[in-house]
Amino acid sequence: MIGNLPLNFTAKMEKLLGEEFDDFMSSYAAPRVYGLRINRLKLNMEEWKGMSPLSADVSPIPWAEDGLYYKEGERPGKHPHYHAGLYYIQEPSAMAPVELLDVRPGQRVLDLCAAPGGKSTQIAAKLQGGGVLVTNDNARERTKALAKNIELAGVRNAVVMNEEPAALAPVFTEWFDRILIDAPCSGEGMFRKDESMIAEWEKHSVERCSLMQCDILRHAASMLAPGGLMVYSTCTFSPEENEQQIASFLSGHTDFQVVPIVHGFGWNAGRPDLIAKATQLDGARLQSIEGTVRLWPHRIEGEGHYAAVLRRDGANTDINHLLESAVSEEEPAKARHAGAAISIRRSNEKRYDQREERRAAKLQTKKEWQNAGLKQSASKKEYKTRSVLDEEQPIDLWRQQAEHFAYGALAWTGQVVAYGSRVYIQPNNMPSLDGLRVVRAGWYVGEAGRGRIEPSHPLAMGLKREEAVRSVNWSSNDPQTLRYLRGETLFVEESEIVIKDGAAAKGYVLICTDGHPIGWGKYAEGMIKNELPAGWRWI
Ligand SMILES: C[S@@+](CC[C@H](N)C(=O)[O-])C[C@H]1O[C@@H](n2cnc3c(N)ncnc32)[C@H](O)[C@@H]1O
Repeated sequence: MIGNLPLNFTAKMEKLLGEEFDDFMSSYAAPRVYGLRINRLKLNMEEWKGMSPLSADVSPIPWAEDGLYYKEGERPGKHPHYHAGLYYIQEPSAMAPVELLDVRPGQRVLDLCAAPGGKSTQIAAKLQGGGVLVTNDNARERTKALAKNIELAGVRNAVVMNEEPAALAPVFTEWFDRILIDAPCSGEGMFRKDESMIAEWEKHSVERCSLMQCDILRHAASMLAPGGLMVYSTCTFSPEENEQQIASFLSGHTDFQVVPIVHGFGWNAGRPDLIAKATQLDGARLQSIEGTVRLWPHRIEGEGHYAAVLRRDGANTDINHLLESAVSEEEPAKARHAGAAISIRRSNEKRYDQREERRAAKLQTKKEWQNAGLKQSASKKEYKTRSVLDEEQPIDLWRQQAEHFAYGALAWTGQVVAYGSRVYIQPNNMPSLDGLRVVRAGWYVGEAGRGRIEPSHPLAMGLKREEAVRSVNWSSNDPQTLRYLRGETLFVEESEIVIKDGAAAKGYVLICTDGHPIGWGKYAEGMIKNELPAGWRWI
């Protein structure tokens, strides 16, 4: 490994680390460490420990509330609990930035460079379903993994976007309480974990990354509410992408201050001495960069990271949009913060439908259109709706049929919206997303077709077992669980299915393992037809 490191990289590190350089280099010969994070949207640490075979040999990651080291050789990705979204496999130092973001239920949070979604799922767990997570990545292919991870984790209050920060900025001006910029970077901290990153390093030169980061930071700043917090992080060691980037940002944004991080857990202070003299920053502000943090692989058990917490001047926005939710319909001015108001459309429904259609007509992600039951006009290269959808009224169908498979569905917080044939529950009080590339407009709950709603896989993953009209539960080592995850048809006794009072046995059944959903099946006459989508199966 050490022999593969580029010489210009090691020379730079030697200059940067001085006496510590040898320790740093030895870290490349040390065994890798592995981390996972328990998904609090589904269960807590104690519950997980009580049921997981992995729990015998894990230890806490000191800076991450729900983080655990697990041993090499374990394969947590190959366990039914992974398919139930009970944890996310995440590099330990990558868990630090969200811990620093101080996310609380009810806040509006933006994860601007989010794919594949490790930190977004961590943010969602901290929001506990209250507030909004807007999770974005500008790489279209990568947003597929992002959406899947959000859905696997059972997140109900996220909107997944595929946009440039410049396109989001005018829509979300001063809108967010918290913003995470886990910036694209030269990835020097990934060399040990993934040797292919060494080749990437030359391509994604430090200079090129710094320019991108500067642009992303500038747009992010305009979306942060006064008093809000922003965390900037990278998995690289180069000062140009870390301290220097923050210094340049501070010199252009006098209304932002560094919030000093406590340097515990073997974390090191940021290095103002590495900042180019040309940066226009006065003594105290320059020195404040010591309050940022470097996670070095020879000081901690993790691959390494850099993080800075920045606060925008203004009233302390410990805004809890949940607590401000008791807004009556007579008080529209206050409705902006009405996080928990149920706003399924009541009036102006026709007008709303037309607006949704116009909104749908602007969707640009072809895949999303295809998934949504829409087709591309070959001649004009524009997207248009299938006329049959106009008759089917997806939102009305949802409202009529949701409670056939998900108990209390009409009481869930959020606004029911349809993009084409797909129905979503969108967090309340979002600004219009017209003209933006929307990958998921909210919690994707079902799809309309032939006069009925098919419940979606993300709906299953976001439900609690007790919210399902019908459910069946097998332990994670029951062969039925594996059969289901492989996409097989299941043969069951009707008595195994728990059915809400008054409901028929025939219909959609939430399939659970150790009490947690893994997907839908359709029960009739002793047989469960497997509804697990092909892309979600165990292979
Ligand atoms: C370090 S990765 C993010 C990892 C992610 N936060 C996680 O925890 O799983 C950086 C991401 O930034 C995205 N990216 C690059 N340039 C961007 C831009 N201008 N706007 C938004 N995202 C960008 C990349 O596609 C990449 O997915």
